[in-house]
Amino acid sequence: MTTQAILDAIQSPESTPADFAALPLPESYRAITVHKDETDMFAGLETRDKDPRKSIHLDEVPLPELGPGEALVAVMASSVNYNSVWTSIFEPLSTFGFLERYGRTNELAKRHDLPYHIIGSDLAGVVLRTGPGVNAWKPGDEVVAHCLSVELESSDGHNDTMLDPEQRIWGFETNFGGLAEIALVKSNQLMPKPDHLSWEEAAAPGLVNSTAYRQLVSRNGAGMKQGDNVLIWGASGGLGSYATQFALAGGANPICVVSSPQKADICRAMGAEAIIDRNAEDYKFWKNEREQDPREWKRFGKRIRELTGGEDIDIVFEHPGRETFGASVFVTRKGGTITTCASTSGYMHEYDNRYLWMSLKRIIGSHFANYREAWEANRLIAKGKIHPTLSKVYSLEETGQAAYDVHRNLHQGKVGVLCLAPEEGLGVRDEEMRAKHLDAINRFRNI
Ligand SMILES: C/C=C/C(=O)SCCNC(=O)CCNC(=O)[C@H](O)C(C)(C)COP(=O)(O)OP(=O)(O)OC[C@H]1O[C@@H](n2cnc3c(N)ncnc32)[C@H](O)[C@@H]1OP(=O)(O)O
Ligand SMILES: NC(=O)C1=CN([C@@H]2O[C@H](COP(=O)(O)OP(=O)(O)OC[C@H]3O[C@@H](n4cnc5c(N)ncnc54)[C@H](OP(=O)(O)O)[C@@H]3O)[C@@H](O)[C@H]2O)C=CC1
Repeated sequence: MTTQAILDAIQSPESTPADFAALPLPESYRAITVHKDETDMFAGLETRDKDPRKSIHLDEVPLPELGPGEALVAVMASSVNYNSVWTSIFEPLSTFGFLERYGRTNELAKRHDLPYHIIGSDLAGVVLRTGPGVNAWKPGDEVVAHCLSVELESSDGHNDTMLDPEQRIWGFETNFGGLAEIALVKSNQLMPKPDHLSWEEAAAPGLVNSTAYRQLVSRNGAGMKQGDNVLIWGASGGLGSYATQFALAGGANPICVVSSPQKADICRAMGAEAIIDRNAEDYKFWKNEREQDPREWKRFGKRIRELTGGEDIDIVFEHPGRETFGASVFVTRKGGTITTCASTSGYMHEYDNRYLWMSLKRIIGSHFANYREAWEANRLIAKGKIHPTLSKVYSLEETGQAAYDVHRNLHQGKVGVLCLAPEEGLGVRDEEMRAKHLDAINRFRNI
């Protein structure tokens, strides 16, 4: 049995749930992996010189056993997230440590502790099988999956599933991720695939859209409101392209930071007006490796005031980390919020705490999204309120190159990967709705 029969069933309009349930499962499938015996391959190299094309492999792997509450999904398309870049360069640590730790927790989790890690934290596809106890989903359902894996056995996570002590990111801290022909997920990760999108478009928003939603919109994050001035770093990147849309759709005023005129144009096309090209304006927040330059924070703040008519920032949408954090704290208004979910340029941040406490500012840590936030974020995509920001699509074989592009900041918005889908553009079920939003859906394509 091969994955071709699965693809044929997905592409046939006649296929019924019973047909999918009767499909024999293949013993193995193709998946993007990193290898445990290669974790030291980049030792001694600078971060930027670690090349994902060398560590990312396309392997034939055995199908994992399906457990209670789980689903096996035929993956039509996935996307590259920065967490797969981190995995592929083995920074800040090797993800095999996560798999080993998970494997020690219980008998079923042992499946995840393997000498290879199947990566990827997004998917759009079709349910093939569900495990015992799954009633809400059945074979043949067209789905996307969010990447929150939780056990929920502790009360700590019962109000906010991100607070579960056994919280993991699927395809980063667990195995059997989405950059593959078949993926294993907990069934609670599944959500309906938006009908007006192709497989690769539907797979693109998941992780970053949910993260931006919690970080910026949710009351667990910054709780953005109408009229807020929101400073968005990397405003045309993965997270930023959704943060910009949330700010605009929510009646806020995004101040978009980008690094090229082309990226500035993308932000303008989304509807943003206040845009800062950090490259053209040449901000140097660090004088050297150890010392920041508060005059540069001030120059940046002055530029923001020019763009806002003299106002300061209510919310900073932070993720570059060490390079920008001092400036982010400085430019925030009295009582404002810096919300952070990452540290791409370094996780040891430094800022002048006087500007934080004297001006009663708050720093909020945010990570992915809880079950409900992920569902709400996907609902906004399905309703055409927020759109995918897919720029380029690669084949599964080319995933290493796709991850390289993201690592070297050569991409725009999101980069997609076709898994079982033989070509782009398949899987659209609501052409009428698609037609209404076509320009917005294609805004990032081929630039
Ligand atoms: C959705 C997409 C997201 C992204 O893209 S995010 C970006 C990618 N992700 C990352 O870069 C994060 C990668 N992860 C990490 O770097 C690490 O994952 C963490 C730094 C987050 C955590 O490291 P850890 O080793 O898991 O935790 P510890 O706290 O350094 O060590 C655990 C030991 O420390 C003890 N401990 C914890 N808290 C305390 C405390 N408050 N007082 C005393 N001890 C403490 C524990 O018990 C345990 O101990 P014992 O090793 O003996 O089991
Ligand atoms: N905790 C969580 O749940 C999540 C964390 N993340 C993390 O967030 C980070 C960003 O992810 P994502 O948006 O998908 O990545 P992208 O690379 O798609 O976008 C990030 C953008 O940030 C800007 N940027 C990068 N470095 C710097 C810098 N030194 N100074 C200023 N701007 C910079 C760039 O835009 P430009 O060059 O135009 O300025 C870049 O395009 C990653 O570290 C990722 O691991 C991502 C998702 C979820």
